[in-house]
Amino acid sequence: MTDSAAQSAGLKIVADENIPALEEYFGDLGTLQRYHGRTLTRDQLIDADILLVRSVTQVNQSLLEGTRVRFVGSCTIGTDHLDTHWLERNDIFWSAAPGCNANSVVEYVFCTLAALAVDWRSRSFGIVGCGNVGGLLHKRLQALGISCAVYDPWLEDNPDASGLDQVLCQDIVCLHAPLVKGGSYPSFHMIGEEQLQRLRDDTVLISAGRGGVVDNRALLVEIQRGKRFTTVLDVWENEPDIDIDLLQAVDLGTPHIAGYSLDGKLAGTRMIREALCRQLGIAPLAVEDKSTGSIVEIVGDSAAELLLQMYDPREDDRRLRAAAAGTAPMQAAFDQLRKDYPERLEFSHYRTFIQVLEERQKQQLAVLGLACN
Ligand SMILES: NC(=O)c1ccc[n+]([C@@H]2O[C@H](COP(=O)([O-])OP(=O)(O)OC[C@H]3O[C@@H](n4cnc5c(N)ncnc54)[C@H](O)[C@@H]3O)[C@@H](O)[C@H]2O)c1
Ligand SMILES: O=C(O)[C@H](O)[C@H](O)COP(=O)(O)O
Repeated sequence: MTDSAAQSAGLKIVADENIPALEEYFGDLGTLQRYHGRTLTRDQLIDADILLVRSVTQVNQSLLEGTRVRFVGSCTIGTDHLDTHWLERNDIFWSAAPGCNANSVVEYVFCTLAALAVDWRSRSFGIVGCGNVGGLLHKRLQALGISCAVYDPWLEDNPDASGLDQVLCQDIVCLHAPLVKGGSYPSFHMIGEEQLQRLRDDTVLISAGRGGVVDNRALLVEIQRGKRFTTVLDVWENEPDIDIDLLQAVDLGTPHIAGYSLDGKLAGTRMIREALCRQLGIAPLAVEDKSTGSIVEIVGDSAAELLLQMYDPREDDRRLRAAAAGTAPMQAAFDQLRKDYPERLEFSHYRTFIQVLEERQKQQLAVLGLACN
């Protein structure tokens, strides 16, 4: 333990058991107590100094009032589970991990298109929400010369900025907006009956922001009415108790794991460690991520085959459907899949020596992060 960390030791840190590498990143700062993210109660926090969460814990007055928690860190991009106004009014410092798993979500998008056998290189994209995730997707598409329209009401100076209706006319529509319920541009149910009816039958709709951005009931109704657009849902309303009829109706359904690369999860933990160190006024600890350095060699005859070797979302879809058909309640099964999620490395850990790919395909894969020799 460093001298400065030693001064801070003695803190009681209460942390979601699903945060990876807790011991490595926080063990030197005090006592670690793990909890189940969805069932944490105020009583478990009474004498805690630090609360570390993921997206499934609602952090608000009823959880924290009367406790001595002074720092809340969420190892996630999304912050809709934090009542940030209440935290700030009560001088509780909070931090999240912007962008930590953005690359993982972008890779999820390309792999789902490979799994659906969509030739995305000749199709146009529409992106709703162009922050760390949507912006990275947009950057990759631009680098590949793929036409893209973007809807983000807060974004200035983007040459591809369009209205939502224009974005919904594109061939592949990717939803990466956060869940916002108030203000000038709420995103809750922004994709409802009217918007779904605008999608053409050959549209691919990929939702990987937050479940509530799409009106799930309206989506099911549209599909049941015979709308034939292709639907990929990673995020759902009422997680973990998702609508099983909707799962059966979509083309690919995954249990909110688009951002679940090992790299993305560890980056979230590391960013919160850094934020806590800044708050405590101590130097950040250099911890080597478990994922760093591992390189996997793969071979395949096509870009799609290579993408699916790195990550095949059909496996997640199959596991989710099997869980829904099983005897355990959906809530428990959904959370268990996320807890037991297999290790997934990002494309930067892979290298291919394949010779048969055309130079153009190699360049495309390189833009996505796969090293081609
Ligand atoms: N499925 C997953 O595993 C996963 C992983 C990471 C993030 N997410 C979700 O994706 C969301 C976006 O992530 P990010 O890193 O890009 O966040 P970000 O905060 O960097 O960007 C969000 C963007 O959405 C825009 N936006 C806000 N309201 C909007 C609206 N009504 N319509 C359109 N755009 C709007 C903002 O202006 C911003 O540019 C997160 O808030 C999180 O909820 C999901
Ligand atoms: O907001 C995020 O970073 C992602 O949605 C994240 O992958 C959610 O994972 P969870 O916190 O639910 O484990």
